[in-house]
Amino acid sequence: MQRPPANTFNLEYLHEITNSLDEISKQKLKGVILTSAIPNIFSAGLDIKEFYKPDLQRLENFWSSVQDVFIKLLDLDFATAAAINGHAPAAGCVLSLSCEYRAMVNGNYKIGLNEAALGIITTPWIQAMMYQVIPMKHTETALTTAKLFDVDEALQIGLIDEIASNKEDAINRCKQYIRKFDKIPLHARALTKQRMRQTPIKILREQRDEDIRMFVDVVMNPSVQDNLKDYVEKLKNKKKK
Ligand SMILES: CC/C=C\CC/C=C/CC(=O)SCCNC(=O)CCNC(=O)[C@H](O)C(C)(C)COP(=O)(O)OP(=O)(O)OC[C@H]1O[C@@H](n2cnc3c(N)ncnc32)[C@H](O)[C@@H]1OP(=O)(O)O
Repeated sequence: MQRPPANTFNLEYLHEITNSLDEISKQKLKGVILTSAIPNIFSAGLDIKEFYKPDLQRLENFWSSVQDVFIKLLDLDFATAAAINGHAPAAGCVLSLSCEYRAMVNGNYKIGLNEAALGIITTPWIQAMMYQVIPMKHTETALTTAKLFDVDEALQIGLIDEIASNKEDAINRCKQYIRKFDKIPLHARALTKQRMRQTPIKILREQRDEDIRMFVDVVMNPSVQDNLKDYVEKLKNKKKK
């Protein structure tokens, strides 16, 4: 990912990702590794500008594009791994959760789902993605407290699989993970993966319209807009301090 300054997902970037995923799914690949070209930030999540004082039509398109990216990512036949070379809050964390394996670079980085702190509710398919990786109890506490984990904590609860010393090491660990499947028939691997992931995929496919309505209702709520205003201000003022 290379969308400076923080690899945030806006509508156009989501379209780009969807197109790339369509392109790679036509190729015979062993696996794909998601990482960031920006030092210290894997992805800062959704671009808050998309849902602070939004245009309604664009907001609906935006969430529909988020759904497109995740349906495609979760359903890729080949192996997926994330080399998390920096902060991965919110959608940055969700992106890594869509992968089968996560190696995170050691450092003063945070990963987790902090949506509740912004007044946004994580939708059922995102919750399902998290509790497929860490236990339900940890998921509930993490989501309701908007917890961002440091690297050691993330390893302890299983949110990441390994800690890497740097980006290159993280990528190498991802490659090693992908090589594990060299001798496994592709079809068997892909079907097993699909079945393991059927809960979030099913929710996403069957409840798309309802999910968009829920996201739009939450975001348009005046108190959520007030929270977002404060959050955007805080981000802007960080540098001035
Ligand atoms: C694909 C969707 C999947 C699932 C949907 C799940 C729903 C998710 C909801 C969200 O994703 S809401 C977004 C939540 N994200 C955050 O709360 C992260 C906010 N950012 C940060 O905490 C920090 O930026 C950082 C820890 C990631 C990095 O810190 P640092 O290295 O000090 O960089 P800066 O804070 O100076 O940020 C650089 C630059 O980027 C802008 N920015 C950061 N995050 C966002 C964002 N989410 N949306 C828009 N813009 C963002 C920040 O304002 C800075 O801009 P400048 O113009 O001042 O350079």
